[in-house]
Amino acid sequence: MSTAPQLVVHRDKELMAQAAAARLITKIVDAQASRGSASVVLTGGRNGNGLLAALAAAPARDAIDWSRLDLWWGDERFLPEGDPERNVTQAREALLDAVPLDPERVHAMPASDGPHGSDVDAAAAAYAEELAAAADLSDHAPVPSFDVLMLGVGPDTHVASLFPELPAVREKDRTVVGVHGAPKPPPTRVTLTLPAIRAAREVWLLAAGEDKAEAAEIALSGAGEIQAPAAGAYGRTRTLWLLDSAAASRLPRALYPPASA
Ligand SMILES: O=C(O)[C@H](O)[C@@H](O)[C@H](O)[C@H](O)COP(=O)(O)O
Repeated sequence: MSTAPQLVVHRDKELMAQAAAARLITKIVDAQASRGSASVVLTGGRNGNGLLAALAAAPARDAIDWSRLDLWWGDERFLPEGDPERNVTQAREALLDAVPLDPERVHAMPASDGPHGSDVDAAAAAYAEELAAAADLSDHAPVPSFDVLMLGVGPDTHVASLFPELPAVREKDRTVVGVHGAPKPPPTRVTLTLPAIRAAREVWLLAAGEDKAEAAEIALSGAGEIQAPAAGAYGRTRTLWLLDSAAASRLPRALYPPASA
């Protein structure tokens, strides 16, 4: 059952990142208060890393008990460990190296020089097994019920490494797949699939900047998930689009309340 997208539009990308970071702090603190721990899926890209940097600078940052937070990734560039282009490398620089996480609870996707070598499909299968091992019977797929799964939205409406018309967005069974020939470099990636994304309690889509206006318009105007993967990204209890005014500039005004001041 898809949850209709809710939209929140902020004045600019800086405010969107700060507001989204504040929203994430509250969500994590509430999850930890009610279930003892929280589970969040991070995204790469400028908007995703901008949110992490805003979180690192947030005064309320350490209301989070970092030792009881599980971090996963929605996708990863299949590059050697430590490559500056890897999403986990950029997340560490933006936030992770500054907070006392439990290293056992930081679940990076495999690197191309890891135990699976250059076999991205084996790397994807291994991550699927790690997710399944962390799931429990109450979950809705062989993945944990993530409290928040964040996705940056690409200018072509891709999310994670699910690109329009490519095989990965069509996957109905596996939770993690390898991607070959991605149009956004690097071409080889590991990604969660739509079934895995849809197991999350909440899915937050991040879209800031003029270059996302067309993607937001397409994805929110009824396009199909194969042509517009962002249209297929929704959570079990909530689907939230976090935009700035520039990215929302082509949306019907009735779709969202007045942008925040
Ligand atoms: O590995 C990646 O590149 C990201 O996970 C990707 O899905 C990203 O979130 C979008 O491409 C948006 O990126 P920007 O926010 O930089 O536009």
